Amino acid sequence: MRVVRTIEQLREATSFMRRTGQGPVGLVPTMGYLHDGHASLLRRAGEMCGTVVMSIFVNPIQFGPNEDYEAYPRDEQRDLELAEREGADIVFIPTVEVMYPRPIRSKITVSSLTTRLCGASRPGHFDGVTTVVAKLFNLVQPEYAFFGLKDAQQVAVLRQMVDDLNMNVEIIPCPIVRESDGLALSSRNVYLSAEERRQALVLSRSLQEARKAVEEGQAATTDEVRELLTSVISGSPLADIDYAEILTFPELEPLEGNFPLTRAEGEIIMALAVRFGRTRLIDNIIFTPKEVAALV
Ligand SMILES: Nc1ncnc2c1ncn2[C@@H]1O[C@H](COP(=O)(O)OP(=O)(O)OP(=O)(O)O)[C@@H](O)[C@H]1O
Ligand SMILES: CC(C)(CO)[C@@H](O)C(=O)[O-]
Ligand code: BAL
Repeated sequence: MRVVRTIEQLREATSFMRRTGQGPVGLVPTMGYLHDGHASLLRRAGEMCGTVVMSIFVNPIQFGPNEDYEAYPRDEQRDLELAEREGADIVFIPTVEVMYPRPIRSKITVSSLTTRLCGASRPGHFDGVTTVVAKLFNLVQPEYAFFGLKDAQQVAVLRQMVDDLNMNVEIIPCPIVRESDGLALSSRNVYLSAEERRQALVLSRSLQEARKAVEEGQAATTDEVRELLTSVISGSPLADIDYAEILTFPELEPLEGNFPLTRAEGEIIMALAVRFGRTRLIDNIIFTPKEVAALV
């Protein structure tokens, strides 16, 4: 595994792999503090690609002024051990000065898909994500890029960017990896106190209950599902709901409150963002109510 820290080294390392017939090239962008969710992306990339490039960069331009950029957990040594174990060939670890040697004046904005969910709670966040991912795509020119569905809105936004701008890369969405009790793995889980960690289970539990209620016909509409999600989450006194939304996926369009979910065309997403103290966690479930309803 090669660790590269400059633009020139990254370009040289990836073009060497390509020249020597070790394609296709897969890119796994991350912000580090790696866990098994990141490992699952590396493994998927390894199955599909001759060369796997992982980037580790806490991207300042996707954080708002009152967010956790400074506090975001970092552990390069541990990250490198995991990356090597999980088959990364090239790890790119730039500094902020390498990625943004001067104030950036060009940004990519994906409209509409970024107005709800995390786009509404974190103004400017997705411009920061699309811009840094576009830079990484330009540098690595991967055939495939791997992203987790824990950040489902990010997947939808990046697919739109790639389609709109004819970027020559295929986005591969990867399933959410969870702890055995259901909590979605996240670098930010490390911020949680023992009691917050216990109560954070309410995210996955409320989503499971909501899905079951739809499957069993106890909650038929968006309003009923939202009510169920909020009432289950409110059972945890430390939980402070940022959003609990039911939207079409990947369009991220709202369904009328009284619209029967089983009549939705295609997939829907139930998406949550919940704060525990200063820690903001997200989770979601994507499914096709029609198909589920047909099974019961
Ligand atoms: N539990 C998970 N399962 C699958 N993919 C994941 C999981 N957690 C993160 N990823 C994916 O890993 C990539 C890098 O994410 P990132 O480095 O921000 O990790 P994170 O754990 O999501 O951190 P955060 O604390 O910011 O939520 C993204 O594509 C993200 O969707
Ligand atoms: C895609 C990404 C690495 C861009 O900074 C980040 O948003 C993340 O970790 O999901
Ligand atoms: N996984 C998304 C990165 C962020 O929260 O900024």
